[in-house]
Amino acid sequence: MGINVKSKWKVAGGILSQYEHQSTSTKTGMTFSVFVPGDVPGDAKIPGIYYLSGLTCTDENFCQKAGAFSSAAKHKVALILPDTSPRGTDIPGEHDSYDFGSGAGFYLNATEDKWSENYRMYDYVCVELPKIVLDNFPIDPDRVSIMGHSMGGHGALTIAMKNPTSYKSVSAFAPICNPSKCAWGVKAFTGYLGADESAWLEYDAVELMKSFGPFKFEILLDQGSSDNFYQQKQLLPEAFEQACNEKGQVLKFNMQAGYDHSYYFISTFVPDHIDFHANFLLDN
Ligand SMILES: N[C@@H](CCC(=O)N[C@@H](CSC=O)C(=O)NCC(=O)O)C(=O)O
Repeated sequence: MGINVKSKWKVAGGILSQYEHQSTSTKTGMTFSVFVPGDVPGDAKIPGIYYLSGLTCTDENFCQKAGAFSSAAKHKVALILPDTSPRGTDIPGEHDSYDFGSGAGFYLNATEDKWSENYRMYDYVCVELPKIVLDNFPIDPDRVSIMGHSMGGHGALTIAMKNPTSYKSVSAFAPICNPSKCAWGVKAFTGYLGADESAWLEYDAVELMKSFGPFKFEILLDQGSSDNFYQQKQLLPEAFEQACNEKGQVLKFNMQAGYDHSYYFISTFVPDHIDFHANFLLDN
């Protein structure tokens, strides 16, 4: 199925475009954005980094607030920005809270009846969208990395660990690391996957690391020490650090003093994350 351009902007010498299309995974219309740096020669293929956003976001939060395009342009790396849930549906309860339903797809395939028809963000992000991206943009399928923030950090970590040959490197800003053990995750997993906690494990970064680690790719994780969600124990990065240590996984975990959960934190460290990915995506 085709994609239609909604908007197009020149930024950092490249082009940021927003597209809408009909998704076969979610059976709804979906929107995503792609940044392609300038000066890409003729038929050259460039690396791409997926960025998965957090609760309440669309593809636009990162585009407008992260200030990432100059770093991506510097390395000639494309950025792919999916939305965070199906849109245009009106399932009872779908729009009632910020942490479940619309804007809160948790990058999983729901199995509970009410949600399973449309809430298939795992398939959307790691199967459907990559095909669309490769068909429409000059991106090298063998040089792809993934990063994300909060719920999107959970998405980036779990999707990479469930598809360990698909991504060259993984990074996360303040990810939800152990969703089976925090209020956000318990609410989402109960709603989308049901009460049987054994079904939750395949979408829990700590559990995936314990079961399948270590992975060949390196992981970068930044966490702000003044992040209210970290202090409320929604994120639990220490549990992920411990699982990585036990398994011998290469992880660079930075506790960043005084930073919160916002895009001010992301915009401060996004150049470091893009430099990190560029290390694995480019011949240096
Ligand atoms: N109560 C807040 C919570 C929403 C929020 O903080 N969302 C974060 C991600 S949190 C984890 O996934 C976010 O990225 N917000 C968008 C932004 O541009 O800052 C609320 O309802 O706003």
